[in-house]
Amino acid sequence: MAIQLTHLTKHFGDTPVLDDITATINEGEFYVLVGPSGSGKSTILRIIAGLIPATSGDIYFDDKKVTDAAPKDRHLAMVFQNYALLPFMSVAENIRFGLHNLHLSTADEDARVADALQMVHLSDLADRKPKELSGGQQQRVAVARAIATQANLVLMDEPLSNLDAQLRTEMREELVELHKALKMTLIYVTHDQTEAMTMGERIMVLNDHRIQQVGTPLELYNHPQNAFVATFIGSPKMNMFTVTVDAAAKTITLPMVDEDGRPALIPLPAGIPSGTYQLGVRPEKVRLSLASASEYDVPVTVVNVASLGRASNVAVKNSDVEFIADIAEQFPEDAAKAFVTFPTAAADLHFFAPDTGLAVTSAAEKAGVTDGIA
Ligand SMILES: Nc1ncnc2c1ncn2[C@@H]1O[C@H](COP(=O)(O)OP(=O)(O)OP(=O)(O)O)[C@@H](O)[C@H]1O
Repeated sequence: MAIQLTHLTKHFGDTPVLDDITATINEGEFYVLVGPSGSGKSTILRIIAGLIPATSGDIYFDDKKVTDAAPKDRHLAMVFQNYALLPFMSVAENIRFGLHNLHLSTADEDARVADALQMVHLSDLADRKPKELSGGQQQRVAVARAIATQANLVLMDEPLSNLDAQLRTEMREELVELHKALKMTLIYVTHDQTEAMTMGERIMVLNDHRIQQVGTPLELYNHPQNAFVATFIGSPKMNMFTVTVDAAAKTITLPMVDEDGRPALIPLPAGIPSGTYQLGVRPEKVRLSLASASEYDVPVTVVNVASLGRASNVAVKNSDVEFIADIAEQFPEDAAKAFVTFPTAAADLHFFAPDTGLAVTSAAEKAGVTDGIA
């Protein structure tokens, strides 16, 4: 089932929560809503489920308008953060309970419960009560209850947030596998960008009541449309610098100084007009060396070395500007000084207008890349 949201708005009293949300979620898609706390993700999910009305705008399931349909007529399943399992019922009874409205024969119910338990690897625990299960197992029961309904649309609201880090990683993989097997339309809410990036086929990034960008994980990562998406997606975060561009001299002036104390310059890709910008550079595109190799290298002091074993996140500083170099090797933990080489490829230099935060695309990017830029 495909889902369409057209110009959805929501106010709670005078407080705006959603502003003009228009989106299409394709049939069978694993679609993630991600954004900081309070950005309206759960509200969108609750409006799709029919649990709360939108202030204005419409919702369509395939071509059918369901804006005013009762929740029970929407034939969808939901998985919540708190699992919402009934404590006095066994695992199997909890799953069966979710089928109540479908008026199936007992034999059909039995088969659905058994299938769902098998899919989430809980067949052996069918007779346990929820409190006799680990957090991860309880989570699986909640997922089993949703998939047993065979709904074409499943909504999940932060379903993994109560699990520890390792279990969360495992359950992410399980949910992705489950979705591949069942191919239902799945709308998944999380505030965790890593979760969004690892699970979503497409991701809607929300902030400030509005859609910031919709795209595949790599579209968002490689072509963020604004400074919010640029810094929200990716870990460690994209470095941001206030820079001035001189298009005639083909230079970018960084808010740093070179070894002689003069403003530090790096080369400018074609197609960026003169002016002031926010320049975004991903930490893994910042190269770090102990000796200067090029006239464009910028001297830095090393503030902190976080050694991850096979890689290092190195915090460095020049003129009160601190930023991160994420390098794919070990870095000497006692190094006090180093040199940074900034990338020169247009694709690695992300310019944003200082007032609107909107991406300013270089000539090279305009020529080579159309995908992902709506
Ligand atoms: N019933 C309500 N009455 C008033 N304000 C509400 C109500 N429900 C939600 N809000 C407000 O709407 C905004 C969006 O809430 P929502 O739960 O959709 O955000 P979210 O992005 O899911 O955040 P979180 O990740 O914290 O769950 C918040 O500022 C919240 O305080």
